[in-house]
Amino acid sequence: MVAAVSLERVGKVYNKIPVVNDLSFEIEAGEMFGLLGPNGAGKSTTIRMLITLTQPSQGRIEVAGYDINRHRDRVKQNIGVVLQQISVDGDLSVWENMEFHGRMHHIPNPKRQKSIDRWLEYVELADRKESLVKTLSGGMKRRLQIARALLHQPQVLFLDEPTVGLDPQTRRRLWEIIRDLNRQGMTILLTTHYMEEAEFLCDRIGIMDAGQLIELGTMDYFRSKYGRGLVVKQAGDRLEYKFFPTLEAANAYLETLPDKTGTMTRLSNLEDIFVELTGRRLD
Ligand SMILES: Nc1ncnc2c1ncn2[C@@H]1O[C@H](COP(=O)(O)OP(=O)(O)OP(=O)(O)O)[C@@H](O)[C@H]1O
Repeated sequence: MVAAVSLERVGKVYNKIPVVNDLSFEIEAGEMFGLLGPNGAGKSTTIRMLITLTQPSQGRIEVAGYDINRHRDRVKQNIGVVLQQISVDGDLSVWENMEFHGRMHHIPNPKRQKSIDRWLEYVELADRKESLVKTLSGGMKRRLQIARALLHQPQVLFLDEPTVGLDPQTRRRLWEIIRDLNRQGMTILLTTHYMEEAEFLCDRIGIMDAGQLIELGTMDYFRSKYGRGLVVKQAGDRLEYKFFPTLEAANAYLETLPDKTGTMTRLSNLEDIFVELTGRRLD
């Protein structure tokens, strides 16, 4: 089976500085894949290469079965994109934004109107069709971006930090939409700073740091590699972490400690593993 997205030894150099380095991974059709990493890790640059906004300096990229250099238009027809900066036009109505995008993609009427209605309904914006986009909340604008990205029936959806700047409730609502889309079969690549977002949504997670992929796998794989159980100890103003294969093993270790003050056990999460891996937290 052809991978939905495939990168082979991809690099990007800006002003002689490598910002993405020897990056190789594949995303299967139907998969929800997350790219996680601190500011400047190279996540956005990677997405920009995948969606043909910038050319790789080295390596080979295929999206939806097409080489991004040789079949740029085919790639663009087959992808939906939601970028970090809100790219909808505030002075146009919700419908006008959708209509404009539909025309750009040469979707004929009446199919275009049907598709606009379907996706506005899906993201619960049908009743705001006539509203100017500048009157929408941040979460609504993001939902409009998603509806627009889906209008031309893409095979792969790219979401660059889809929930950045949104309140927790709005974020949860978007998570439901993203998860539902994936359950309907959409292949999704998203980037995020939020550990719980990657953990909640993604089948597999690639952790990037300083332009490189430093770990790749499922949460289960990470937990079995680094440990499911954790002992956390307050040491002055710092927390010390010790991994164990299971929570039971962590509990058993805690029992052996003569002084248990400020010490607790719990299941490990992605943030613990990230810190273990990189020696620092995401901010
Ligand atoms: N057009 C550009 N010209 C020069 N340098 C760039 C350009 N775009 C990105 N960079 C640099 O490349 C590096 C990676 O940036 P990138 O935006 O891909 O990281 P990121 O992981 O997406 O970070 P963030 O989470 O902050 O968006 C950074 O050091 C950035 O300054």
